[in-house]
Amino acid sequence: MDKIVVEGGVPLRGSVDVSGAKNAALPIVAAALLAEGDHVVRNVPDLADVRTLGRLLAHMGCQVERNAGERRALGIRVPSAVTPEAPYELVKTMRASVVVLGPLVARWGQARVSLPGGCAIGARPIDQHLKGLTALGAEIRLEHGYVHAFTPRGRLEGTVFTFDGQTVTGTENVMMAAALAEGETVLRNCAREPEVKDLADALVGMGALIEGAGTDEIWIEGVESLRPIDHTVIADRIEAGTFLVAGALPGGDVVVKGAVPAHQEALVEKLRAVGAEVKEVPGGLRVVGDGRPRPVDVRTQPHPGFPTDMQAQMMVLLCLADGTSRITETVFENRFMHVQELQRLGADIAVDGKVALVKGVPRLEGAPVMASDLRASAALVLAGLAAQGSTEIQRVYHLDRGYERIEEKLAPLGARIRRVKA
Ligand SMILES: CC(=O)N[C@H]1[C@@H](OP(=O)(O)OP(=O)(O)OC[C@H]2O[C@@H](n3ccc(=O)[nH]c3=O)[C@H](O)[C@@H]2O)O[C@H](CO)[C@@H](O)[C@@H]1O
Ligand SMILES: C=C(OP(=O)(O)O)C(=O)O
Repeated sequence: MDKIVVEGGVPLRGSVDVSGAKNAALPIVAAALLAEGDHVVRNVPDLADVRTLGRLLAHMGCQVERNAGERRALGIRVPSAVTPEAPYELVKTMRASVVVLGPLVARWGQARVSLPGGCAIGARPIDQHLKGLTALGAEIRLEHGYVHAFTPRGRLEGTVFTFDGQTVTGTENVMMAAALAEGETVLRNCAREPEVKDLADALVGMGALIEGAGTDEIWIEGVESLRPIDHTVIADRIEAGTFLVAGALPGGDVVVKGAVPAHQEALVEKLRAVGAEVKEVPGGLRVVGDGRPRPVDVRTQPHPGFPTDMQAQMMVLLCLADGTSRITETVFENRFMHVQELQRLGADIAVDGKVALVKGVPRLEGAPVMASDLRASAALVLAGLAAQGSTEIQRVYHLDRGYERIEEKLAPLGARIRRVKA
């Protein structure tokens, strides 16, 4: 297994490009299953998760081609009949595979999709996906670890459905299914993440009639058929946010090219509160780290609140603060796996349920550490950059799920970082 080795203590300076958003690319690529023909999704990041979804579509009978016509374009040819099945072997490595469920049942009338199961950050149920699809008229059975869904009437039917809690992929699954249902659907208490909006934009490009995506109420008038996608994925706000935190470390000065200010408001507010200077510059955001960060309290929330996917990275900054910060994780029940590893670098953090009390220390020291999940891995890279001495991060396959060649992006900023191939 590859490892990443960081020799820390060098402030980062320069500019870095943001890739396409993993969490937008995945549902948009899955949306190809809604229409037969040749699709092209542009600005797709080259990530392990995208490759997994490509394998899943290939398993169903689609042809998937990377760099189709241009760099970072994914070509998907959906044939006139697919095998509407997502096997456990593929779904277990990527929970987001569940986004094929809505398109499969809506377009092909049936689906057999492995239950995704939990992961390091929490239980991650899909009850809301299933409830929403049931409200659209799908019949759903759970058998032998698989969701079996089908449309007894041949087509789903529009409905009014309120999610019990906001779910990003749940909103995406039900919205995709409703796009091909008969009649009007109103979805309430929807997730408002920019990735939901980007998916809706891609669907509208396919001929879907959707309004309100990006707010908590989405209106969909179902259409009989959709045409293939031609869509460019938005920039990854979590990758961008990770680089913004890197620039906010003491002595940093980084331009994050492609960062969308409107997607970063909650993070930027906290970065300013710790004392970093954040400015809009043409095409992105520039962050200048001051001396030692000031402590701040952070509470994760669905968008537009502070993203849970940035909690681990923000914690690294607060580990170095001049005082004590309180981080409350409200979205996932077990998203403090990085704490134990940050403690190995000398961080002073106490966890009590949903709350981590982070007592800032003047410096971190390099150590061997182990990545437990995607954003925990990114946090360990940031901590390694800030620490004095060498940090060796194991299990970087977690990192490769969501960051495109992170070491190659950080090295030009002055980071002494390298990948050691297994
Ligand atoms: C591929 C993708 O886009 N992943 C993102 C997506 O994950 P994902 O879509 O899986 O996360 P959700 O928004 O669904 O989860 C939010 C909360 O709702 C709960 N829940 C969710 C669905 C359900 O049917 N029942 C239920 O109880 C979850 O356990 C969690 O506590 O949003 C998360 C929250 O911003 C991010 O951390 C992930 O990076
Ligand atoms: C938790 C994440 O991804 P996923 O939902 O694919 O596990 C993430 O992107 O931080």
